[in-house]
Amino acid sequence: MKIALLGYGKMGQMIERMAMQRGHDIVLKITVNNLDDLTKENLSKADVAIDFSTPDAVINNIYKCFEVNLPIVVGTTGWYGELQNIKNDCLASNNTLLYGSNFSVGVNLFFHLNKFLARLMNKYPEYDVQVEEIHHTQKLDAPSGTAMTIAEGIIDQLERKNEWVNELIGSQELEVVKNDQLLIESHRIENVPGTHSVLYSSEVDDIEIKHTAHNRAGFALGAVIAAEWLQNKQGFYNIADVFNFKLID
Ligand SMILES: NC(=O)C1=CN([C@@H]2O[C@H](COP(=O)(O)OP(=O)(O)OC[C@H]3O[C@@H](n4cnc5c(N)ncnc54)[C@H](O)[C@@H]3O)[C@@H](O)[C@H]2O)C=CC1
Ligand SMILES: O=C(O)C1=N[C@H](C(=O)O)C[C@H](O)C1
Repeated sequence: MKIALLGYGKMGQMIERMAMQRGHDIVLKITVNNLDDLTKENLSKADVAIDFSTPDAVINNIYKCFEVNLPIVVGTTGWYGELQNIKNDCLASNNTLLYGSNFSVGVNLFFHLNKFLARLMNKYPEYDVQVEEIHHTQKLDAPSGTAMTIAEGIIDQLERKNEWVNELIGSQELEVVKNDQLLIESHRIENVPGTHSVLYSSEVDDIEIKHTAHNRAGFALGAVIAAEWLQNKQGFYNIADVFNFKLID
């Protein structure tokens, strides 16, 4: 495949290495320093675009790909308020987009385990639950997209939680967290690639599930696999469609 990389920072560079190892060619690399190269002509040279840019840049990048009917894999987080509009526009214009808050197989297994545990916990109201995420200090969005997916999985399965609220530790503290709200605590610590935990706590014990990324290789490999999977498909997809685990809906 010929790949256009929209965003060539920590993730874009790692995706380039993974893609080349799997026999693909990188035909375009866009950073904040060469935005003039993001032209229809240059995009048309690619079979697929992979976007790991910034929350401010990603929407424009998606529409640039739609203009030339170039399938796009979106790893960038922090834009999900626009998800429904983008989905409508993608489908209405017969375009192709696959997105995911986290492309690693480990986190996608974790998403599944999280939903399964949340469903079990309906019978055990003595446990309260919260989500914690830790990322490097350059991260622009909070909570992480992964933590949002985890929280949505819990809210979907656990009847006593209806919405999530976020507290970025070190900024303004939340005053109250209501019983039906699920707290996501965000921590920013130098050089942490991404750690997510779900903690159920009762008077007598705790149950915790945790995913720790040791580096960014799992995210990058998942993004390339997603781009390969997208070849010859049309429509709007999530990374869950690629892994397609079946234990729970
Ligand atoms: N879905 C997943 O599995 C993962 C998602 N991410 C997300 O990917 C995004 C990028 O992460 P990093 O590579 O760590 O960030 P980074 O800050 O290292 O790189 C961002 C890149 O985007 C470029 N950029 C800025 N404006 C742009 C524009 N208008 N068009 C194209 N490129 C532009 C920057 O020049 C830079 O090359 C973040 O939103 C992060 O949350 C990160 C890791 C895994
Ligand atoms: O910004 C990051 O680095 C990461 N972002 C994604 C997120 O917001 O969940 C995925 C991963 O945790 C790394």
